[in-house]
Amino acid sequence: MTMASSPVVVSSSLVVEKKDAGLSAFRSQAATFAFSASASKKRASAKIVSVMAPQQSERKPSTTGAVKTGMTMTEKILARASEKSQLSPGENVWVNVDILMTHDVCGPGAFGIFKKEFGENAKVWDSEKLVVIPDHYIFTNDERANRNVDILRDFCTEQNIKYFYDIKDIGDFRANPDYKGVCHVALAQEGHCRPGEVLLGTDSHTCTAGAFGQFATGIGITDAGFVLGTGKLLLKVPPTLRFVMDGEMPDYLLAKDLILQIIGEISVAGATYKAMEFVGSTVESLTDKTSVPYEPVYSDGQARFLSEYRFDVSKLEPLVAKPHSPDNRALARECKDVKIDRVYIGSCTGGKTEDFMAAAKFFLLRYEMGKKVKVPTFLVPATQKVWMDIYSIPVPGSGGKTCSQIFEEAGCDTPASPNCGACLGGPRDTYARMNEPQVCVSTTNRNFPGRMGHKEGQIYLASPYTAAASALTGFVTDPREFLQ
Ligand SMILES: CC(C)[C@H](C(=O)O)[C@@H](O)C(=O)O
Repeated sequence: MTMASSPVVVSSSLVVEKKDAGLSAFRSQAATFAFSASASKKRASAKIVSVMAPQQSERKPSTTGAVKTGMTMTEKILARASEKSQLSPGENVWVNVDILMTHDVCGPGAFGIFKKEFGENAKVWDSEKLVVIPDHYIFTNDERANRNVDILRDFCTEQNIKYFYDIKDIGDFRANPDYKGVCHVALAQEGHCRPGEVLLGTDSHTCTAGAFGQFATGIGITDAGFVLGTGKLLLKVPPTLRFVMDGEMPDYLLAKDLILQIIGEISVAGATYKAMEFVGSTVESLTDKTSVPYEPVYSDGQARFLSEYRFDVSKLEPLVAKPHSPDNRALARECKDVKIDRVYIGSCTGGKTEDFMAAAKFFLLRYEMGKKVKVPTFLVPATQKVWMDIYSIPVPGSGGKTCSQIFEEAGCDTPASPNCGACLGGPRDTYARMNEPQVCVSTTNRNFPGRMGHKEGQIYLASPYTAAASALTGFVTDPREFLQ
Protein backbone atom coordinates (compact mmCIF):
# COMPACT_ATOMS: atom_id res chain seq x y z
CA MET A 1 0.00 0.00 0.00
CA THR A 2 1.70 3.23 -1.06
CA MET A 3 0.48 6.50 0.32
CA ALA A 4 1.51 10.10 0.28
CA SER A 5 1.51 10.92 3.94
CA SER A 6 1.80 14.36 5.51
CA PRO A 7 1.37 14.63 9.27
CA VAL A 8 -0.22 17.90 10.37
CA VAL A 9 -0.05 19.22 13.93
CA VAL A 10 -3.36 20.87 14.70
CA SER A 11 -2.99 21.55 18.37
CA SER A 12 -0.25 21.16 20.87
CA SER A 13 -1.68 17.87 22.02
CA LEU A 14 -3.17 16.29 18.95
CA VAL A 15 -1.45 15.01 15.89
CA VAL A 16 -3.66 14.44 12.91
CA GLU A 17 -2.35 12.46 10.05
CA LYS A 18 -3.70 13.34 6.65
CA LYS A 19 -3.17 11.02 3.75
CA ASP A 20 -3.91 12.23 0.28
CA ALA A 21 -5.64 10.88 -2.79
CA GLY A 22 -4.91 7.55 -4.38
CA LEU A 23 -4.68 5.52 -1.23
CA SER A 24 -6.10 2.16 -0.46
CA ALA A 25 -8.67 1.96 2.26
CA PHE A 26 -8.08 0.51 5.68
CA ARG A 27 -10.12 -2.46 6.72
CA SER A 28 -11.67 -0.74 9.68
CA GLN A 29 -15.41 -0.96 9.88
CA ALA A 30 -17.37 1.81 8.28
CA ALA A 31 -19.92 3.22 10.65
CA THR A 32 -21.26 6.54 9.52
CA PHE A 33 -20.96 8.99 6.76
CA ALA A 34 -22.50 12.26 5.95
CA PHE A 35 -22.58 14.11 2.68
CA SER A 36 -22.62 17.78 3.34
CA ALA A 37 -23.38 19.79 0.28
CA SER A 38 -25.61 20.11 -2.71
CA ALA A 39 -25.33 22.05 -5.92
CA SER A 40 -27.82 24.57 -4.64
CA LYS A 41 -26.20 25.24 -1.24
CA LYS A 42 -23.29 27.61 -0.98
CA ARG A 43 -22.33 26.84 2.61
CA ALA A 44 -22.41 23.52 4.25
CA SER A 45 -21.42 22.35 7.66
CA ALA A 46 -20.91 18.74 8.47
CA LYS A 47 -22.14 17.08 11.57
CA ILE A 48 -21.80 13.78 13.28
CA VAL A 49 -24.59 12.17 15.23
CA SER A 50 -23.68 10.47 18.43
CA VAL A 51 -24.61 6.83 18.08
CA MET A 52 -24.40 3.77 20.27
CA ALA A 53 -25.14 0.31 19.08
CA PRO A 54 -24.88 -3.36 19.68
CA GLN A 55 -21.52 -4.82 18.64
CA GLN A 56 -21.49 -5.46 14.93
CA SER A 57 -20.26 -8.79 13.72
CA GLU A 58 -17.45 -9.13 11.25
CA ARG A 59 -17.62 -6.70 8.38
CA LYS A 60 -19.60 -8.07 5.46
CA PRO A 61 -18.43 -7.88 1.85
CA SER A 62 -19.99 -5.51 -0.65
CA THR A 63 -23.75 -5.78 -0.83
CA THR A 64 -24.31 -3.92 -4.08
CA GLY A 65 -23.80 -5.43 -7.50
CA ALA A 66 -20.74 -7.08 -9.01
CA VAL A 67 -17.72 -5.07 -7.90
CA LYS A 68 -14.98 -4.68 -10.50
CA THR A 69 -13.08 -1.89 -8.79
CA GLY A 70 -13.32 -1.15 -5.11
CA MET A 71 -16.11 1.30 -4.31
CA THR A 72 -16.77 3.50 -1.32
CA MET A 73 -20.05 3.12 0.51
CA THR A 74 -21.28 6.32 -1.15
CA GLU A 75 -20.47 4.96 -4.61
CA LYS A 76 -22.20 1.68 -3.76
CA ILE A 77 -25.34 3.35 -2.45
CA LEU A 78 -25.57 5.62 -5.48
CA ALA A 79 -24.88 2.66 -7.78
CA ARG A 80 -27.84 0.80 -6.30
CA ALA A 81 -30.02 3.88 -6.50
CA SER A 82 -29.11 4.48 -10.15
CA GLU A 83 -29.29 0.80 -11.11
CA LYS A 84 -25.63 0.59 -12.12
CA SER A 85 -23.02 -1.93 -11.08
CA GLN A 86 -20.07 0.45 -10.96
CA LEU A 87 -19.70 4.18 -10.32
CA SER A 88 -16.80 6.60 -9.94
CA PRO A 89 -16.60 10.13 -8.56
CA GLY A 90 -17.54 12.78 -11.12
CA GLU A 91 -20.12 10.66 -12.97
CA ASN A 92 -23.60 12.16 -13.26
CA VAL A 93 -26.36 9.68 -12.55
CA TRP A 94 -30.13 9.69 -12.21
CA VAL A 95 -30.78 8.51 -8.69
CA ASN A 96 -34.02 6.99 -7.39
CA VAL A 97 -34.87 8.75 -4.16
CA ASP A 98 -35.95 6.62 -1.18
CA ILE A 99 -37.09 9.48 1.06
CA LEU A 100 -37.62 13.20 0.44
CA MET A 101 -37.99 15.33 3.56
CA THR A 102 -39.18 18.90 3.73
CA HIS A 103 -40.22 21.31 6.48
CA ASP A 104 -42.16 24.50 7.04
CA VAL A 105 -39.48 26.85 5.72
CA CYS A 106 -38.86 25.16 2.36
CA GLY A 107 -41.91 22.94 1.87
CA PRO A 108 -44.22 25.70 0.58
CA GLY A 109 -41.65 26.76 -2.04
CA ALA A 110 -40.99 23.17 -3.14
CA PHE A 111 -44.73 22.45 -3.41
CA GLY A 112 -45.19 25.67 -5.42
CA ILE A 113 -42.50 24.64 -7.92
CA PHE A 114 -43.94 21.14 -8.15
CA LYS A 115 -47.36 22.54 -9.03
CA LYS A 116 -45.99 25.09 -11.47
CA GLU A 117 -43.91 22.52 -13.35
CA PHE A 118 -46.08 19.40 -13.11
CA GLY A 119 -49.54 20.99 -13.06
CA GLU A 120 -52.14 22.02 -10.49
CA ASN A 121 -53.58 18.51 -10.37
CA ALA A 122 -50.30 16.60 -10.38
CA LYS A 123 -49.72 13.91 -7.76
CA VAL A 124 -46.41 13.40 -5.95
CA TRP A 125 -44.44 10.38 -7.12
CA ASP A 126 -45.04 8.43 -3.91
CA SER A 127 -47.22 9.57 -1.03
CA GLU A 128 -45.31 7.31 1.41
CA LYS A 129 -41.82 8.53 0.50
CA LEU A 130 -42.37 12.20 1.18
CA VAL A 131 -41.90 13.08 4.87
CA VAL A 132 -43.17 16.51 5.91
CA ILE A 133 -42.01 17.82 9.28
CA PRO A 134 -42.99 21.28 10.56
CA ASP A 135 -40.22 22.24 12.99
CA HIS A 136 -38.60 25.62 12.37
CA TYR A 137 -40.91 28.57 13.02
CA ILE A 138 -43.78 26.95 14.87
CA PHE A 139 -44.33 28.54 18.28
CA THR A 140 -44.75 32.09 17.05
CA ASN A 141 -47.52 34.55 16.30
CA ASP A 142 -45.84 35.51 13.06
CA GLU A 143 -48.59 35.20 10.45
CA ARG A 144 -46.35 34.26 7.57
CA ALA A 145 -44.68 31.54 9.60
CA ASN A 146 -48.08 30.17 10.64
CA ARG A 147 -49.26 30.32 7.04
CA ASN A 148 -46.35 28.12 5.97
CA VAL A 149 -47.58 25.35 8.27
CA ASP A 150 -51.11 25.77 6.87
CA ILE A 151 -49.69 25.36 3.33
CA LEU A 152 -47.98 22.12 4.39
CA ARG A 153 -51.25 20.84 5.87
CA ASP A 154 -53.32 21.67 2.77
CA PHE A 155 -50.80 20.02 0.47
CA CYS A 156 -50.48 16.88 2.60
CA THR A 157 -54.26 16.52 2.82
CA GLU A 158 -54.68 17.00 -0.92
CA GLN A 159 -51.87 14.52 -1.69
CA ASN A 160 -52.78 12.02 1.03
CA ILE A 161 -49.25 12.15 2.48
CA LYS A 162 -48.74 9.38 5.03
CA TYR A 163 -45.92 10.96 7.04
CA PHE A 164 -47.01 14.50 7.87
CA TYR A 165 -46.13 15.33 11.46
CA ASP A 166 -48.69 18.08 11.91
CA ILE A 167 -49.18 20.68 14.61
CA LYS A 168 -52.58 22.33 14.84
CA ASP A 169 -52.56 23.72 18.38
CA ILE A 170 -49.43 25.79 18.91
CA GLY A 171 -50.63 26.72 22.40
CA ASP A 172 -49.64 23.30 23.72
CA PHE A 173 -47.44 21.01 21.68
CA ARG A 174 -48.58 18.04 23.77
CA ALA A 175 -52.09 18.44 22.40
CA ASN A 176 -50.66 17.40 19.01
CA PRO A 177 -49.80 13.69 19.15
CA ASP A 178 -48.52 13.75 15.54
CA TYR A 179 -46.13 16.63 16.11
CA LYS A 180 -42.52 15.53 16.35
CA GLY A 181 -40.17 18.54 16.25
CA VAL A 182 -36.71 18.98 14.73
CA CYS A 183 -36.77 17.20 11.37
CA HIS A 184 -33.32 15.57 11.48
CA VAL A 185 -33.90 13.97 14.86
CA ALA A 186 -37.53 13.11 13.99
CA LEU A 187 -36.48 11.39 10.75
CA ALA A 188 -34.26 8.98 12.65
CA GLN A 189 -36.64 8.61 15.56
CA GLU A 190 -39.54 7.65 13.29
CA GLY A 191 -37.50 5.11 11.32
CA HIS A 192 -37.06 7.01 8.06
CA CYS A 193 -33.24 6.72 8.10
CA ARG A 194 -32.13 3.34 6.76
CA PRO A 195 -28.71 2.06 5.75
CA GLY A 196 -28.05 1.87 2.03
CA GLU A 197 -30.82 4.28 1.05
CA VAL A 198 -30.85 7.75 -0.49
CA LEU A 199 -32.46 10.44 1.66
CA LEU A 200 -32.76 13.99 0.32
CA GLY A 201 -34.09 16.94 2.28
CA THR A 202 -34.61 20.64 1.79
CA ASP A 203 -32.29 21.42 4.66
CA SER A 204 -28.53 21.60 4.72
CA HIS A 205 -28.28 19.48 7.86
CA THR A 206 -29.95 16.52 6.16
CA CYS A 207 -26.45 15.05 5.91
CA THR A 208 -26.69 14.12 9.61
CA ALA A 209 -28.78 11.12 8.48
CA GLY A 210 -25.55 9.73 7.04
CA ALA A 211 -24.96 8.49 10.58
CA PHE A 212 -27.32 5.64 9.65
CA GLY A 213 -25.09 4.46 6.80
CA GLN A 214 -27.14 6.05 4.07
CA PHE A 215 -26.48 8.72 1.46
CA ALA A 216 -28.11 11.88 2.76
CA THR A 217 -27.82 15.44 1.56
CA GLY A 218 -29.57 18.78 1.50
CA ILE A 219 -31.08 19.98 -1.76
CA GLY A 220 -32.73 23.24 -2.82
CA ILE A 221 -36.45 23.70 -3.34
CA THR A 222 -36.18 23.56 -7.16
CA ASP A 223 -34.55 20.14 -6.94
CA ALA A 224 -37.15 19.11 -4.36
CA GLY A 225 -39.97 20.20 -6.71
CA PHE A 226 -38.46 17.94 -9.37
CA VAL A 227 -38.14 15.00 -6.95
CA LEU A 228 -41.79 15.47 -5.92
CA GLY A 229 -42.84 14.95 -9.52
CA THR A 230 -40.45 12.18 -10.56
CA GLY A 231 -38.85 10.52 -7.51
CA LYS A 232 -35.47 11.05 -9.18
CA LEU A 233 -32.62 13.53 -9.15
CA LEU A 234 -29.49 13.94 -11.27
CA LEU A 235 -26.51 13.78 -8.90
CA LYS A 236 -22.78 13.95 -9.50
CA VAL A 237 -21.07 11.13 -7.62
CA PRO A 238 -18.91 12.87 -4.99
CA PRO A 239 -15.39 11.86 -4.02
CA THR A 240 -15.08 10.72 -0.40
CA LEU A 241 -13.10 12.12 2.50
CA ARG A 242 -12.42 9.48 5.09
CA PHE A 243 -12.16 10.27 8.80
CA VAL A 244 -10.62 7.60 10.98
CA MET A 245 -11.43 8.26 14.64
CA ASP A 246 -9.58 5.87 16.89
CA GLY A 247 -8.83 5.82 20.59
CA GLU A 248 -10.90 5.74 23.74
CA MET A 249 -13.20 8.74 24.09
CA PRO A 250 -12.28 10.60 27.29
CA ASP A 251 -15.23 11.15 29.62
CA TYR A 252 -15.11 14.93 29.16
CA LEU A 253 -15.71 14.74 25.39
CA LEU A 254 -18.89 14.32 23.37
CA ALA A 255 -19.57 13.87 19.64
CA LYS A 256 -19.77 17.65 19.24
CA ASP A 257 -16.09 17.92 20.14
CA LEU A 258 -15.25 15.44 17.38
CA ILE A 259 -17.06 17.33 14.68
CA LEU A 260 -15.70 20.70 15.84
CA GLN A 261 -12.26 19.12 15.53
CA ILE A 262 -13.01 17.97 12.00
CA ILE A 263 -14.62 21.22 10.82
CA GLY A 264 -11.70 23.14 12.28
CA GLU A 265 -9.47 20.88 10.21
CA ILE A 266 -11.21 21.00 6.84
CA SER A 267 -13.15 24.33 7.17
CA VAL A 268 -16.89 24.81 6.62
CA ALA A 269 -16.41 24.49 2.86
CA GLY A 270 -14.00 21.56 3.12
CA ALA A 271 -16.60 18.91 2.29
CA THR A 272 -18.56 20.86 -0.29
CA TYR A 273 -19.73 18.32 -2.85
CA LYS A 274 -17.81 15.59 -1.13
CA ALA A 275 -18.94 12.60 0.91
CA MET A 276 -17.58 12.22 4.43
CA GLU A 277 -17.08 8.71 5.76
CA PHE A 278 -16.44 8.21 9.47
CA VAL A 279 -14.72 5.02 10.58
CA GLY A 280 -12.57 3.77 13.41
CA SER A 281 -13.04 2.35 16.85
CA THR A 282 -14.58 5.54 18.28
CA VAL A 283 -17.47 5.67 15.82
CA GLU A 284 -17.79 2.14 14.66
CA SER A 285 -21.25 1.31 15.89
CA LEU A 286 -24.67 2.78 15.41
CA THR A 287 -28.30 2.19 16.23
CA ASP A 288 -31.13 1.97 13.73
CA LYS A 289 -34.87 2.13 14.16
CA THR A 290 -37.07 1.05 11.28
CA SER A 291 -39.65 -1.56 10.41
CA VAL A 292 -38.39 -1.70 6.80
CA PRO A 293 -35.73 -4.34 6.03
CA TYR A 294 -32.25 -3.01 5.24
CA GLU A 295 -28.73 -4.18 4.52
CA PRO A 296 -25.71 -2.24 5.76
CA VAL A 297 -23.24 -1.04 3.11
CA TYR A 298 -19.48 -0.77 3.69
CA SER A 299 -16.63 0.57 1.59
CA ASP A 300 -14.52 -2.04 -0.16
CA GLY A 301 -10.97 -2.68 0.94
CA GLN A 302 -9.72 -1.27 -2.34
CA ALA A 303 -12.04 1.75 -2.43
CA ARG A 304 -10.43 5.07 -3.34
CA PHE A 305 -10.72 8.10 -1.09
CA LEU A 306 -9.82 11.68 -1.90
CA SER A 307 -8.06 12.06 1.43
CA GLU A 308 -7.93 10.43 4.79
CA TYR A 309 -7.71 12.14 8.18
CA ARG A 310 -6.72 10.20 11.27
CA PHE A 311 -7.52 11.34 14.80
CA ASP A 312 -6.42 9.96 18.11
CA VAL A 313 -9.57 10.82 20.05
CA SER A 314 -7.98 9.99 23.39
CA LYS A 315 -5.80 13.08 22.97
CA LEU A 316 -8.57 15.51 22.01
CA GLU A 317 -9.55 18.34 24.34
CA PRO A 318 -12.98 20.00 24.73
CA LEU A 319 -13.45 22.45 21.88
CA VAL A 320 -15.54 25.44 20.91
CA ALA A 321 -16.14 27.21 17.61
CA LYS A 322 -15.70 30.92 18.28
CA PRO A 323 -17.79 33.58 16.52
CA HIS A 324 -18.54 33.74 13.62
CA SER A 325 -17.92 30.42 11.91
CA PRO A 326 -18.18 26.74 12.88
CA ASP A 327 -14.59 26.24 11.71
CA ASN A 328 -13.20 28.94 14.02
CA ARG A 329 -11.93 26.24 16.35
CA ALA A 330 -10.36 26.91 19.74
CA LEU A 331 -9.77 24.90 22.89
CA ALA A 332 -12.49 25.66 25.44
CA ARG A 333 -9.79 26.39 28.01
CA GLU A 334 -8.30 29.06 25.72
CA CYS A 335 -11.58 31.00 25.99
CA LYS A 336 -11.92 30.92 29.77
CA ASP A 337 -11.94 34.73 30.00
CA VAL A 338 -14.92 35.09 27.69
CA LYS A 339 -17.87 36.20 29.83
CA ILE A 340 -21.19 34.87 28.61
CA ASP A 341 -24.80 36.00 28.97
CA ARG A 342 -26.66 32.78 28.27
CA VAL A 343 -26.48 29.11 27.39
CA TYR A 344 -28.64 27.24 24.88
CA ILE A 345 -28.93 23.46 24.73
CA GLY A 346 -30.98 22.26 21.77
CA SER A 347 -31.33 21.85 17.96
CA CYS A 348 -30.67 18.95 15.58
CA THR A 349 -27.05 18.74 16.69
CA GLY A 350 -27.44 19.28 20.43
CA GLY A 351 -31.05 18.60 21.44
CA LYS A 352 -31.20 14.82 21.56
CA THR A 353 -31.95 12.73 24.65
CA GLU A 354 -28.22 11.90 24.96
CA ASP A 355 -27.36 15.62 24.94
CA PHE A 356 -29.74 16.39 27.81
CA MET A 357 -28.63 13.31 29.74
CA ALA A 358 -25.04 14.54 29.38
CA ALA A 359 -25.91 18.04 30.60
CA ALA A 360 -27.98 16.63 33.48
CA LYS A 361 -25.16 14.28 34.50
CA PHE A 362 -22.87 17.27 34.58
CA PHE A 363 -25.24 19.45 36.63
CA LEU A 364 -25.82 16.54 38.99
CA LEU A 365 -22.16 16.36 39.88
CA ARG A 366 -22.11 20.06 40.61
CA TYR A 367 -25.30 21.01 42.35
CA GLU A 368 -24.58 18.48 45.02
CA MET A 369 -21.83 20.95 45.83
CA GLY A 370 -24.38 23.76 45.88
CA LYS A 371 -23.61 25.07 42.40
CA LYS A 372 -26.35 26.57 40.27
CA VAL A 373 -26.29 28.11 36.83
CA LYS A 374 -25.05 31.72 36.76
CA VAL A 375 -26.65 32.70 33.44
CA PRO A 376 -30.06 31.98 31.87
CA THR A 377 -29.87 28.44 30.54
CA PHE A 378 -32.38 27.50 27.85
CA LEU A 379 -33.27 23.89 27.11
CA VAL A 380 -35.08 23.10 23.86
CA PRO A 381 -35.64 19.37 23.24
CA ALA A 382 -35.42 18.35 19.59
CA THR A 383 -38.61 16.32 19.57
CA GLN A 384 -41.70 15.58 21.63
CA LYS A 385 -40.16 12.19 22.48
CA VAL A 386 -36.96 13.87 23.73
CA TRP A 387 -39.15 16.15 25.86
CA MET A 388 -40.87 13.09 27.35
CA ASP A 389 -37.51 11.41 27.96
CA ILE A 390 -36.32 14.48 29.86
CA TYR A 391 -39.35 14.18 32.12
CA SER A 392 -39.31 10.42 32.57
CA ILE A 393 -35.91 8.73 32.25
CA PRO A 394 -33.95 8.55 35.50
CA VAL A 395 -30.42 9.91 35.22
CA PRO A 396 -27.92 7.20 36.24
CA GLY A 397 -26.44 7.86 39.66
CA SER A 398 -29.08 10.42 40.62
CA GLY A 399 -31.20 8.25 42.90
CA GLY A 400 -34.02 8.23 40.37
CA LYS A 401 -34.12 11.90 39.40
CA THR A 402 -35.09 12.84 35.87
CA CYS A 403 -33.22 15.37 33.74
CA SER A 404 -36.05 17.86 34.26
CA GLN A 405 -35.71 17.64 38.06
CA ILE A 406 -31.97 18.09 37.86
CA PHE A 407 -32.32 21.03 35.49
CA GLU A 408 -34.85 22.68 37.80
CA GLU A 409 -32.62 22.22 40.86
CA ALA A 410 -29.68 23.65 38.90
CA GLY A 411 -31.73 26.76 38.11
CA CYS A 412 -32.22 26.23 34.35
CA ASP A 413 -35.26 27.44 32.42
CA THR A 414 -38.09 24.89 32.08
CA PRO A 415 -37.58 22.68 28.99
CA ALA A 416 -39.43 24.34 26.10
CA SER A 417 -41.60 23.15 23.22
CA PRO A 418 -39.59 21.11 20.68
CA ASN A 419 -38.51 23.17 17.66
CA CYS A 420 -35.39 24.66 16.11
CA GLY A 421 -36.44 28.29 15.70
CA ALA A 422 -33.83 29.97 17.90
CA CYS A 423 -30.97 28.07 16.25
CA LEU A 424 -31.44 30.25 13.19
CA GLY A 425 -33.02 33.34 14.64
CA GLY A 426 -36.65 32.80 13.81
CA PRO A 427 -39.39 35.43 14.29
CA ARG A 428 -38.75 37.88 17.12
CA ASP A 429 -41.10 36.13 19.55
CA THR A 430 -39.21 32.82 19.22
CA TYR A 431 -38.34 31.32 22.62
CA ALA A 432 -34.66 31.88 23.54
CA ARG A 433 -33.96 33.96 20.42
CA MET A 434 -31.09 36.42 20.95
CA ASN A 435 -32.85 39.77 20.71
CA GLU A 436 -29.90 41.61 22.26
CA PRO A 437 -26.20 41.63 21.29
CA GLN A 438 -25.33 38.96 23.85
CA VAL A 439 -22.76 36.20 24.14
CA CYS A 440 -24.11 32.66 24.08
CA VAL A 441 -22.59 29.21 24.48
CA SER A 442 -24.74 26.95 22.33
CA THR A 443 -24.91 23.30 21.29
CA THR A 444 -26.46 24.32 17.94
CA ASN A 445 -24.88 23.93 14.53
CA ARG A 446 -23.86 27.35 13.22
CA ASN A 447 -22.61 30.64 14.61
CA PHE A 448 -22.62 32.96 11.62
CA PRO A 449 -23.44 36.65 12.33
CA GLY A 450 -27.10 37.06 13.25
CA ARG A 451 -27.60 33.32 13.36
CA MET A 452 -29.56 33.21 16.63
CA GLY A 453 -31.21 36.59 16.17
CA HIS A 454 -29.22 39.74 16.89
CA LYS A 455 -26.60 40.44 14.24
CA GLU A 456 -24.08 41.51 16.87
CA GLY A 457 -24.68 38.46 19.02
CA GLN A 458 -21.70 36.18 19.61
CA ILE A 459 -22.13 32.42 19.61
CA TYR A 460 -19.64 29.87 20.90
CA LEU A 461 -20.59 26.42 19.64
CA ALA A 462 -19.82 23.68 22.14
CA SER A 463 -20.75 20.25 23.48
CA PRO A 464 -23.48 19.84 26.12
CA TYR A 465 -20.72 19.26 28.74
CA THR A 466 -18.97 22.50 27.83
CA ALA A 467 -22.33 24.29 27.69
CA ALA A 468 -23.28 23.01 31.16
CA ALA A 469 -19.86 23.89 32.61
CA SER A 470 -20.11 27.39 31.11
CA ALA A 471 -23.62 27.84 32.56
CA LEU A 472 -22.21 27.13 36.02
CA THR A 473 -19.41 29.70 35.78
CA GLY A 474 -20.79 32.40 33.49
CA PHE A 475 -17.67 32.09 31.33
CA VAL A 476 -16.70 29.75 28.49
CA THR A 477 -15.50 26.79 30.55
CA ASP A 478 -13.64 23.56 29.87
CA PRO A 479 -15.72 20.84 31.60
CA ARG A 480 -12.51 19.33 33.03
CA GLU A 481 -12.41 22.26 35.46
CA PHE A 482 -15.22 20.52 37.32
CA LEU A 483 -13.98 17.00 36.91
CA GLN A 484 -10.71 17.31 38.78
C1 LIG B 1 -34.23 26.82 6.90
C2 LIG B 1 -33.20 25.97 6.25
C3 LIG B 1 -33.17 26.26 4.78
C4 LIG B 1 -31.82 26.11 6.88
C5 LIG B 1 -30.78 25.20 6.25
O1 LIG B 1 -31.06 24.38 5.40
O2 LIG B 1 -29.64 25.29 6.59
C6 LIG B 1 -31.83 25.88 8.38
O3 LIG B 1 -32.28 24.63 8.74
C7 LIG B 1 -30.49 26.17 9.00
O4 LIG B 1 -30.03 25.41 9.85
O5 LIG B 1 -29.89 27.19 8.64
